[in-house]
Amino acid sequence: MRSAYRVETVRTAERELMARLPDGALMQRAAAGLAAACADLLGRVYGSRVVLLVGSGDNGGDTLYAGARLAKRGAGVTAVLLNPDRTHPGGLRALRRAGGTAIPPHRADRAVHRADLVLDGIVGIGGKGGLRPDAAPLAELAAASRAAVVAVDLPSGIEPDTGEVRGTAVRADLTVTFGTHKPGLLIDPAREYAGSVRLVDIGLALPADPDLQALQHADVAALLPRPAAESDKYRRGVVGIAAGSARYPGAAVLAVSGALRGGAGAVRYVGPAGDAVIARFPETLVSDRGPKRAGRVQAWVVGPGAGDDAGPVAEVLATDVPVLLDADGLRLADLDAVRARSAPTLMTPHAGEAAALLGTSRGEVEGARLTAVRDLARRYDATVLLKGSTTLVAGPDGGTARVNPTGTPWLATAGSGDVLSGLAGSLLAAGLTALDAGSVAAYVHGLAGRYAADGAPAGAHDVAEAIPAAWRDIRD
Ligand SMILES: NC(=O)C1=CN([C@@H]2O[C@H](COP(=O)(O)OP(=O)(O)OC[C@H]3O[C@@H](n4cnc5c(N)ncnc54)[C@H](OP(=O)(O)O)[C@@H]3O)[C@@H](O)[C@H]2O)[C@@H](O)CC1
Ligand SMILES: [K+]
Repeated sequence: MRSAYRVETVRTAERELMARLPDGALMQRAAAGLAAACADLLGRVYGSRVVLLVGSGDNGGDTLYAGARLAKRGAGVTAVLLNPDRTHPGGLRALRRAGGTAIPPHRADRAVHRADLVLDGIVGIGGKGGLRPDAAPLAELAAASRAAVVAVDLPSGIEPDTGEVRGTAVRADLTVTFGTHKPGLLIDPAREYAGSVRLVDIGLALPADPDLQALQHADVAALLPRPAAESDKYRRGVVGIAAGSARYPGAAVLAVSGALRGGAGAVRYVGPAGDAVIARFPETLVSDRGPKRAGRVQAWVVGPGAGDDAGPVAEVLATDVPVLLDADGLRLADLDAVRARSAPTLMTPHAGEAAALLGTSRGEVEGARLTAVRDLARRYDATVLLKGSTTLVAGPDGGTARVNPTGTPWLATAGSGDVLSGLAGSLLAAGLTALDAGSVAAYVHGLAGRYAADGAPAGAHDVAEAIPAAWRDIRD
């Protein structure tokens, strides 16, 4: 499990730890980890040219102490001081003592241009908003140079708590972050600015529940349903799929294809695309008599390719089993009917659908995904899985949200969402909570997308067919 905590929580943990340690000890831990990561990146420290971009906070302090360590190992280190009068005094002294030099921003051009490595210590968790006008040109200089860029704690200019980028920010190849991941390092658009992320343990004691977590292979393996010796189809879970229309029969086929590979014991299909479903998947139990009279299920998926028929959506929402609401179903669902449900509801919008539900624009949702997914979850009193370049899942209680680490741009293909909804519905039927079903489905689906594509375009049905291979990979 990879965990991320918001700034306020990090600050509290830092205060508690600092009270028990000698002055400056934490900063030394951070600087030592940072210098080690830089040395790994450089390969050979001796003779390398390193430029430090130094703001006036402790983020600049970390950077100066790390620069001093590199200078002691023979690097030529130059610090660009954004605000010479307010530079961390101890850090600057240490750098000078180790043979490093300091210059003002107007002389940064040449140094950055010739550097092998640039450290971004402009601002860390103390920053708000995009970079200020005096700092922004330094980010641009770093981006234009051939040097590797290492962000200290986080790329300056991103919002640590949300992953928003509200102006100019530093683009890093590597981010060395201290104590814990920050949510912004795991969520686009900021995630893209961070490059790869290396965590340096500085001994912070953090609360049990993070703000955001990313499941890893072992976590997902522990959550995947596993049939017991005397399982029958009902014990494994039956998932009902109310999807497809005369116009969009393919959505039904794809949702069923995901559901069949998601661990439920049987898949019941209800809707007008029964013939297409049976032709492809003869093991499906098909009915055209509406969800209410379809027989027993442990979870419903409603909405993919449903067109404009609100009837099945209302019927499904009135049941007392978990419901996954996707695509057209999101538009057709009545807000009060969703809020009134006693069993869990999992909504799976993409950014455009989320924007329509929130009455905002797609760009707003994509720029502030965590805020959007949490807003939707609260508004509908439901668990929400927001699809996209960073898929997020959040519950209605505002607790720990999940971010999916396996996503791939190859999944941006027609019908891929239908496969995901079937897969997640199947996991709901197998008994996973809405948060687990959503995040496990996103994880497996992302991995299946990678397998299916393997460097070349693939269709949504290929993604469904790759689910068993992804599942085995996680299990093994
Ligand atoms: N605490 C600890 O135990 C440990 C903390 N550690 C380190 O401390 C860091 C936090 O340090 P911090 O609190 O000093 O804040 P920091 O991120 O340096 O920023 C403040 C400065 O930025 C400026 N500024 C603000 N916004 C800006 C913008 N948009 N664009 C440009 N500038 C902007 C702001 O200016 P001002 O408003 O004062 O004029 C102020 O000068 C943390 O990220 C980690 O690296 C590690 O050593 C481990 C132990
Ligand atoms: K930084």
